[in-house]
Amino acid sequence: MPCQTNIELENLLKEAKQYTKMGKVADYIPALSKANPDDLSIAIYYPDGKYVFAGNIEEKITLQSISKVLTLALALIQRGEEFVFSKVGYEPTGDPFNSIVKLEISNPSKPLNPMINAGALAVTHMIEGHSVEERLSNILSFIQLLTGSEDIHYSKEVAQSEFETSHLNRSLCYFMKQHGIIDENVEELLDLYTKQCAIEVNCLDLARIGIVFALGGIDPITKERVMPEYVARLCKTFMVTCGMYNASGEFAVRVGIPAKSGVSGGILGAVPNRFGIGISGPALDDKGNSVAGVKLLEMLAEKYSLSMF
Ligand SMILES: NC(=O)CC[C@H](N)C(=O)O
Repeated sequence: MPCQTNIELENLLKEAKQYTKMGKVADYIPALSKANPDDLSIAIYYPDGKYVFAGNIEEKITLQSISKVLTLALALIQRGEEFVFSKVGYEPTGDPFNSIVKLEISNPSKPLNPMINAGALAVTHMIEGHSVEERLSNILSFIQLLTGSEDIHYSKEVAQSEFETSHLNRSLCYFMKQHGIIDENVEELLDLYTKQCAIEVNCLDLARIGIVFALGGIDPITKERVMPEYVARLCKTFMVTCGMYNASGEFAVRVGIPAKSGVSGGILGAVPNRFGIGISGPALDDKGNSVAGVKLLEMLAEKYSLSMF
């Protein structure tokens, strides 16, 4: 088992931290630009409920794109695989997460996968509930279940900041509405999506979610099943093929674990049957992944032979 003590992890973190200088915090969502680019934290959560961490475990970041894998799991539970994949595909795009180009040239005209913005918006559209509030509360309850914490909320400031500036996501929604992928009011869908992306977690929450995926949907504390095994498997597969945007191929070669990143600098990792990993490190590389977070995972992967391939 890797890293049984915080000190072991702190040494790796110290080495990886120098890479924060090579990245920049996201600023296309204005509120995210307030993050500290020098921050870096990590937690590893084991199947027996023990965990180790390094950095500031209290520091919260917003889920951003990490939420895409969680709403995918919830949509699969609520709607089933056949319905979900009638609206989104299974294939990586090789394009940036917010690209519009393949939406037009794909036939049938549906988002290529649920991890790009277009696909995630289509999945959020599927979340059940009679109002934005009820659907958001379903998403929050699911994340509370996965983290084992009631203390999961969203940042109004970050949600508002993204809602006011999401013109590209609006255009993706209108395109999909034209093609019958979604049929709801676009402003309402964006309201829900931006709140979902603004849900706040720390790196321990992420590691706790990671262990549930790593254990195929079993809660490490209660030992109860919190999602069907096939849902956990399907989500982990998308994390491998599309979880790190258009850097997923290189990440699979260098690290080789299912992982999902977000532009807030978070990374959720699941090492099958072994442990969950949560990272927060807001300085991003040019693809939008935490630059020092990826480095830290590369170091861990090499030191403890994490690759599943
Ligand atoms: N890559 C990301 O984390 C993107 C999420 C962000 N909320 C967006 O839609 O642009």
